[in-house]
Amino acid sequence: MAATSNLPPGLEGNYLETSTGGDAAWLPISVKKWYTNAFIVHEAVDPTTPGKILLGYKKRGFGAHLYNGFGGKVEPGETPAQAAARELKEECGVEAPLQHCGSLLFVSQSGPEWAFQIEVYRADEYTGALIETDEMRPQWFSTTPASTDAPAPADQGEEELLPIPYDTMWPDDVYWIPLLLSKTPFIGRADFEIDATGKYSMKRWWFGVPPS
Ligand SMILES: COc1nc(N)nc2c1ncn2[C@H]1C[C@H](O)[C@@H](COP(=O)(O)OP(=O)(O)OP(=O)(O)O)O1
Repeated sequence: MAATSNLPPGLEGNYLETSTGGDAAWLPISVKKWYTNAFIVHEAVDPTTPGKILLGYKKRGFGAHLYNGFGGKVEPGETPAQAAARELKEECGVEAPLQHCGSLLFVSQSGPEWAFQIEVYRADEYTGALIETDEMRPQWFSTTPASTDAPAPADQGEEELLPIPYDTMWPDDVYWIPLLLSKTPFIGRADFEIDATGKYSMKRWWFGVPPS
């Protein structure tokens, strides 16, 4: 990883670049709005009990028909941590000891006129019963790379989980979800273009981690 002194505008601190791409000029940011995104991750115990991550299939609103963590806008008077806990409970019915693990900045051309500042949280456990709500359908996915030689969970009488569905997630996710899974703090920025069908594609991006 190369040390960088040229963080994208809107990011601050001492970070090492983990991935970058695109050659568009960074878009201007006039207004930022704060959001949250929360994930439950169960680490692998052994080859027969692989790791898994809880995602939600968004049924309506912004990002509909994509899998994502659980989250939404930080309401006036709330901290991002309070908003993350509220949104997790509202969207899938559970409570969890969420830990802050990353900060993301998303800017789009011709989309919302504000930039999304998203505080990302993770927990290893939760309490309560998972429920489908009118906004999200929760679903577990395997965090084990598909190429592993480990026996399939189905062979052990366990539920077989699909791999993380990056093809049906926001295009930035593949750059930072692995950092979330490895409990590596991260920051990042991605700028998007939106086509006539409403599809978002990244025009420039940068993700990084603190020096170890
Ligand atoms: C553009 O890239 C994005 N990537 C990812 N992974 N997540 C994103 C991206 N842009 C937005 N998000 C997240 C941030 C929030 O968790 C949701 C959007 O929140 P939403 O609009 O659903 O907020 P709510 O307060 O729940 O909204 P309503 O209750 O008013 O529907 O997406």
